[in-house]
Amino acid sequence: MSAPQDIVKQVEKLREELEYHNRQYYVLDTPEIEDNEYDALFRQLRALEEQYPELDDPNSPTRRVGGQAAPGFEQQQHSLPMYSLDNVFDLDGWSAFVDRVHRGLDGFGRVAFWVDPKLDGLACEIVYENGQMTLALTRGDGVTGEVVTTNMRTVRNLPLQLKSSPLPTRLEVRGEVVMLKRDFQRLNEMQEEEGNRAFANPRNAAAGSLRLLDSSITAKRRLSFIAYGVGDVAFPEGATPWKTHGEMMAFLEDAGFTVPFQASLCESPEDVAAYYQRLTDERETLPVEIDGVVAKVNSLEAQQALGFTARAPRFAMALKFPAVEAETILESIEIQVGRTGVLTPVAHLQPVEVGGVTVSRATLHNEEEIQKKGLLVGDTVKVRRAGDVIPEVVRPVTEKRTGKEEKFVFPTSCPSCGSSVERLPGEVALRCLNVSCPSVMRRKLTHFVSKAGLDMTRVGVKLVEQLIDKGIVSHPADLFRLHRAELHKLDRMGEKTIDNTMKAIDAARTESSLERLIAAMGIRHVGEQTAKTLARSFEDLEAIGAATVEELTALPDIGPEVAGSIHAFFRNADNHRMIEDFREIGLWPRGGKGEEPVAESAVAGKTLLFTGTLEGMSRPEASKLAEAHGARVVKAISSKVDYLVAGAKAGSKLRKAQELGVEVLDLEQFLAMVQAPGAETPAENAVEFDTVSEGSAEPEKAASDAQGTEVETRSAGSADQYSLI
Ligand SMILES: NC(=O)c1ccc[n+]([C@@H]2O[C@H](COP(=O)([O-])OP(=O)(O)OC[C@H]3O[C@@H](n4cnc5c(N)ncnc54)[C@H](O)[C@@H]3O)[C@@H](O)[C@H]2O)c1
Ligand SMILES: [Zn+2]
Repeated sequence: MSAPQDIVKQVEKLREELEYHNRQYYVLDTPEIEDNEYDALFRQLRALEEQYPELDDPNSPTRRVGGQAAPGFEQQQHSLPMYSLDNVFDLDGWSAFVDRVHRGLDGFGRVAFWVDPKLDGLACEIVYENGQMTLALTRGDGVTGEVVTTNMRTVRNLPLQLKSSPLPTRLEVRGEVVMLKRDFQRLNEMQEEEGNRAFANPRNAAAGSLRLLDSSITAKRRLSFIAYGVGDVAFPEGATPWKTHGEMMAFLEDAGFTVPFQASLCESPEDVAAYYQRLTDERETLPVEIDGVVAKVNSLEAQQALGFTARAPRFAMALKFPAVEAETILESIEIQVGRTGVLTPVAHLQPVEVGGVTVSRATLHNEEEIQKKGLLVGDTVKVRRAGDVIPEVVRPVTEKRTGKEEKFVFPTSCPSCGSSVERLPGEVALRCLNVSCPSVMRRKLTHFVSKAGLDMTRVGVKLVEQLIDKGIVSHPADLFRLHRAELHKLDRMGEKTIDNTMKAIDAARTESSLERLIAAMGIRHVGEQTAKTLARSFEDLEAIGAATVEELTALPDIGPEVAGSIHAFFRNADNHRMIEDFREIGLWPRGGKGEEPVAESAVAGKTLLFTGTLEGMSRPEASKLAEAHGARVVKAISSKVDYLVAGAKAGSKLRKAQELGVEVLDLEQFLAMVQAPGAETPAENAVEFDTVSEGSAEPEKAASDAQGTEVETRSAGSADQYSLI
């Protein structure tokens, strides 16, 4: 008997829909529906396929691993396929899985499970040959992935070289590339400021950032790699292979990988259920977004006995969390004008509690987003904080419309100054391009004095706002020309406060570093790290302004896009005037050689020369890596060279170096130096995870500050702490 026609149609439609969303999600990194909506469609299709086996199709989305390669990347096959995971949404589903496992493992005795959080990022495989990282591939469609080796090398917690014993001759480490919640928040704020599309969630931000063609931008995005398994492995002779998943994870941890925090060995299915409940409560407090927990049969022999379906292992199951959502009313939409003139719509919501936090505002990113979601002012809306620090308006509840809702008309002129707004080519945002727009100036100035800028805490954002409102100050340089009499005009300014303010302003003028001044100017794409690089490489602002795009691109951590933005900034007449003002008032810090190089690794501040054929890495790649860690790379040998890194078939340079007494390193030694422990991570960026092995210590509840920018979990009892950047 064949399936009824309407069922055939429904199955076709579901497959088409799922294919469409797969492409949006995996290839374009811009999903249009929520994961739980996608999961519901997926389950619907699977149920129909089970009911009507005659409709089975090996190409059905239920039978395949999701993704496809994005254009622009070289592709390569995995030596062993990378699978997805089957998932359940409640403990009944979990029990059904446990029964299947027991049936499949008849005679194996008691089954223990290795359980860890389900990290929401994208799967990646890193290949090591004799301990050297040689290749990184995304999961792709499970068979073929995108080659992302250069970009993965910029991920700071990924070991480029392994020092494990035994050292496998080949090792494929599998794990998740993730972005910490707070890095995601920062990135989206920047995307908005720059008129670009905001990412829907940390997973999409991680996927979009890893698959960029300019690796210097990937480097800025602060991705992390968390290892959860191994693909192919070849042990040296005499080594004993692992017997359990837990042993394998211990090996990865010893070899220098960050492994899932709070992994635990559960002796029974009930222990897994308790672990799932516990993480359901704690997920909001974790620094990375997780969307469930993953339980794997611990014995590797049992894993092998159970095997795989076309899409997923039979020995593992993802227990997904329910979505944390709430309903409220979208009362109004306000337009904010940012530092770069970008107009951002902000939703004002009737206050509602979502996952323990009261939410009353949420960014709607841009006009396109409002249209895409079909939001009307007055709508009942679903609001979510799916682990994100930032609340999000998910969609309108159209069933609850009364007819009184109104379409939001995006302004065609700036709400602050009335100038007409424009959309620059290639951007989604509308901008006010008026350089003296009060809103823009206000945001520029507050950024200038803030922590991200000159850090003039003694002056303070509040005071600056008053000065702007009273028309006393409108450009950064005006601050340094203030008179006492002008400060008298402000509220609550006694002689003593005025003294202190004047002193603080003068201190900022004479003591600010070039690095801070560059960061304060708010150049597109220039954050703290690039400001540091520029300050280290140039003598002063004038020298940076004189640099060509080529000279800028040659610097570590600066790619073509960033270089173009710096170059354009210094050629803008208003910016030029601002810089001349800085010189005139004596805010003219010096950079270049005079500045302390930041010790990031053992090669920071050293001069290096590469020669010969380096195994698994091209010479330009090695140079970029050295520069990214603060070294200077030269092309000719002289006694000024600190280290010569010599590969195979090194010739005259090696001889000359030996004559001159220059220290010679092989690639392995060089990589070890690059990764030498030291000040890799600026303390403020460190997030510590604790690993609770064997389900021992209970982690303390995380503390998060009012803005939710800093989220830390810490546990007093655990010895092993990871610094994840
Ligand atoms: N919103 C959309 O339009 C849309 C479209 C497609 C897919 N999706 C979402 O993606 C899911 C399917 O994606 P998927 O196939 O990538 O699978 P998945 O994310 O459901 O699970 C498999 C993946 O989990 C990862 N993982 C994370 N932590 C792990 C751990 N500790 N151990 C082992 N693996 C771990 C691995 O990368 C593995 O590939 C859907 O269920 C849906 O939620 C959403
Ligand atoms: Zn304006």
